Amino acid sequence: MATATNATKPNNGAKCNKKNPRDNTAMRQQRSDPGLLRQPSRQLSQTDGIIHPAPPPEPRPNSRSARPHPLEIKRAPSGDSLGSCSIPDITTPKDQLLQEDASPEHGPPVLRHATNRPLAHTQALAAAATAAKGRPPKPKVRLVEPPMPCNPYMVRVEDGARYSFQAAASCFKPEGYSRFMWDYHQEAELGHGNFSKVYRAVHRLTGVPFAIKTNRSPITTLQARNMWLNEMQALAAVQGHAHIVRLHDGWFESDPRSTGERVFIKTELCGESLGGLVRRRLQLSEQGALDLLRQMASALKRIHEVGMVHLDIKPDNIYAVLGRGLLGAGVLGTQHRVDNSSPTATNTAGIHGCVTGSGALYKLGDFGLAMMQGGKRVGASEGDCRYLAPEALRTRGFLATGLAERMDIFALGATTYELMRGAELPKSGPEYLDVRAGRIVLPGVDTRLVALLKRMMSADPTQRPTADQLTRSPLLTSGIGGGGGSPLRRQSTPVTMLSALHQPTVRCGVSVAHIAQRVAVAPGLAESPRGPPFPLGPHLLSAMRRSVSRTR
Ligand SMILES: Nc1ncnc2c1ncn2[C@@H]1O[C@H](COP(=O)(O)OP(=O)(O)OP(=O)(O)O)[C@@H](O)[C@H]1O
Repeated sequence: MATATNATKPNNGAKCNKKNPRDNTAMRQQRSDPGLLRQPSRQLSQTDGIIHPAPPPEPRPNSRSARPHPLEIKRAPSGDSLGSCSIPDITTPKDQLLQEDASPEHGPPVLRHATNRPLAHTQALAAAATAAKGRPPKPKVRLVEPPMPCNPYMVRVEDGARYSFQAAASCFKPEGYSRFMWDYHQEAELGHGNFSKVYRAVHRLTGVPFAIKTNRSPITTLQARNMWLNEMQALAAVQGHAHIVRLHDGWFESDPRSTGERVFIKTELCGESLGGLVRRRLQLSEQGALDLLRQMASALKRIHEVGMVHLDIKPDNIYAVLGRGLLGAGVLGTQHRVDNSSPTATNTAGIHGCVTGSGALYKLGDFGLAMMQGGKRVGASEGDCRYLAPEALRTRGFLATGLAERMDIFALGATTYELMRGAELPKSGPEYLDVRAGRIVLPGVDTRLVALLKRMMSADPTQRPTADQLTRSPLLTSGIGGGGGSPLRRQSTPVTMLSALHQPTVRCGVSVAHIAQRVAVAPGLAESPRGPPFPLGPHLLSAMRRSVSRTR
């Protein structure tokens, strides 16, 4: 980690802060006036508002009297370079306040350095050392290349020959301090949903990347706050599972742009969500589907065992971690094969996961809709209609039926079906009903796998297997002969044709009641008798024939 390259970069400790222009003013001043860097007390009093006695003025190098003879000029050691970066004595705002200890027992306030020594003492030591050796002592700081980008709330100060970082003045204002901004550097947006955005954020001190989810609009009501709390606590309740996203932290902080709050949920950084597969028109192979089913069934078993239901199983909420623990791996097409001889493998992130078959590792996330079985939903959202079980269309009280967990099984079946066919599931219309009646088409796919998916998507929730039964299903435990192979395959023609026929007509996020209404106005579709060899039904078949004749 330690390199000398960074030590030569000019003014590295005062990088531009895009988020907080107030702090940039001081940094710009530093850059435009090198004299300020040599007179830290002046710079500090402008930025952090803390009073420090000014050190005795140094002779300006360009003044005639102070200019040394050219032959006497020596290059300063890299450790003393003003541009060097160091791991400083980090001073939090609280520590900073402690520095001005003005309690009556302790007498008048004593100005202290960040190391908690009185400033006068530190200066006396520095002066004594200078007098003894004729040059300032070397700062006792580790010079390393910082893995973190510059913290916008920290300003670098010099005290004699020592460098340290102190909290900027903005931290002392309640609305100016953000724990997220203090600790993390926000990078690319990983994705967003209806209520949130997820960012890749790097922990400034350690350089470890995380996925941090935050709200899109300020939290102003107790109900909204409880929804977020619910998400954090639901995820916390099922931690320690190899196929559930790891939760690291969660907190609220005041939103400087409003009177509301912001929430942050810090989780492990995974690869791309499986939703991206469908959008890129890639299909999951049989092996990939079996891996997905095996791992998600295991995750659901854990969730259901603690008495919870997820209620938002869909490709967008399943993240792929390919190969052995690739933090932030995002390239589905360039996957490394994992040793199939070992049923479990440890990735570099220390996660013990079942890595079999194609070697892909999947993780379930987004517990925003999770709830206790039989409980009441905190928010009003219904989830994604494409993966919604038919009983949810029939009655609003479906969550209290005691079979709520079978909705997760239906959603997992629908998710796998969508990923295998490589085209988005419809949000309404005849095919929407077909899927809910267990009529699914996967040409060329092993009939046992299709049968399992049909059972999982059975219209009668009691006919669907439980998560526990799924994990013990012979197909998942022993697989389809051969094993191994890529989790992906190229899209085949029939699926492309079907997807072209059934373009979604209703935007996602539409309420269940609305879908139920749409279903009701399509007379006879649900009841029309269908059977082999036309599993899609006569109306779809004629539409397909029309489409084919148009293309000829
Ligand atoms: N831990 C993670 N690692 C990598 N990417 C993630 C992670 N968590 C979320 N994402 C990305 O962010 C996107 C949105 O996240 P998430 O589904 O949690 O948000 P949401 O607001 O709850 O979405 P929705 O409203 O659709 O339910 C995901 O589809 C995924 O692409």
